[in-house]
Amino acid sequence: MISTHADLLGHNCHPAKDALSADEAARLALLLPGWSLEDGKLVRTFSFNNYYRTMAFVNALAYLSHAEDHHPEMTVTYKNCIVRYDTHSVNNGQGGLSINDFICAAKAGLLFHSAAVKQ
Ligand SMILES: C[C@H](O)[C@H](O)[C@H]1CNC2=NC(N)=NC(=O)C2=N1
Repeated sequence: MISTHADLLGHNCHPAKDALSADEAARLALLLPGWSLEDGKLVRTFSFNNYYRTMAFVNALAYLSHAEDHHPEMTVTYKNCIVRYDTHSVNNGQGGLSINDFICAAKAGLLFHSAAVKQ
């Protein structure tokens, strides 16, 4: 049972077949400040001072995505990176939310907060 943010950070992604119920997704979203459920995806906008810092985050998140084999949609602008997580493989391939989305969202937030220089 995952009940804290630290629990999410302590997990890794595994190939997902099971979608989360709406209630379970809403409960887990409460563990992730800054993230919200929008159109069936877990979404957060990360903001930066300039394009270089935005792109550094994008690259760090790409590294995490490869390591976890779970890949968000990223919309990149000069000072923002909108990150959207969902899982294609659940609901018989129709897509939905899995625990992997919440694990990666927690780790993406940690990447953002680990910057020594303020964004
Ligand atoms: C086998 C491997 O786990 C799958 O192909 C992964 C790769 N990355 C993925 N990323 C996302 N966001 N959803 C997926 O369902 C997904 N599937």
